[in-house]
Amino acid sequence: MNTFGLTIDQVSKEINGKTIVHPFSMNIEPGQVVALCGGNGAGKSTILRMLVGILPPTSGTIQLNGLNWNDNRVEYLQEIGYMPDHFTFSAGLTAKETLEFYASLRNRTPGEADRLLKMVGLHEVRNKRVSQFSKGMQQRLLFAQAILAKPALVVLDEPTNGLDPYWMDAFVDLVREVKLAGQSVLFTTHQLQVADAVADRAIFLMNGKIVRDGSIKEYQQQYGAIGLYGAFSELVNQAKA
Ligand SMILES: Nc1ncnc2c1ncn2[C@@H]1O[C@H](COP(=O)(O)OP(=O)(O)OP(=O)(O)O)[C@@H](O)[C@H]1O
Repeated sequence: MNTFGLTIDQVSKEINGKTIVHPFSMNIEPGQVVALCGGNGAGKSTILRMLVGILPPTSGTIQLNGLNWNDNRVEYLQEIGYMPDHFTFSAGLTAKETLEFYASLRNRTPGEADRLLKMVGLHEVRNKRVSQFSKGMQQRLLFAQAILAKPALVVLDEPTNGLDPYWMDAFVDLVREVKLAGQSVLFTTHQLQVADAVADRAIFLMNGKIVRDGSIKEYQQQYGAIGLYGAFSELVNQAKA
């Protein structure tokens, strides 16, 4: 068996006796970019929170580059960068201080933090307090800390939420750079055009179940120009029928 990449085997999540995520299995190869799509409450964030070690799965196993979620926990988590959907930065710190703090946690140099600030376009405002940042600027800083340590898997929860069109395009370029470095990316999104632009593959989730998993090319071949929108509409209509 190939031990590189992410391997999820029959993972599920129950909370207070309710099944939030039904058992599912999937692999993500090194350098693959995968979008996890679906409506509100489908279970997307819950899946990400299990992968990044915040929530324990109720059943199943997760491995990343041969490292097991349970047995090799410290090493496993070192291979993951995570951008949560909601996060409050320490209000008193500047962007530079914030990223340097994360760099020190990950045994990276302050120079690495500086490079990332340039990459996400925050270098000019690096000495500004993060509490004065707009939502989009905070999103860019969160993205920078997620990719800082060059993890094998970058997990992003609604990364383009709050970004203006310019930064939306910049995000696509940044993810392509991460991909070129051989890192895998898994991100959730409601913005199917972002998935269309940057992902190799899109997975649709409904009521905690994977209802479709395919390459972007497959969706384009089936639905033409409307691509993922076509797939999503069809899945919603099937669920209503
Ligand atoms: N700690 C919890 N306790 C109880 N229910 C929870 C908990 N966390 C999530 N849920 C429920 O699990 C379901 C899936 O939530 P989740 O946040 O994973 O969805 P999502 O697909 O990320 O939604 P959105 O697109 O709105 O962010 C929802 O019905 C939510 O209410």
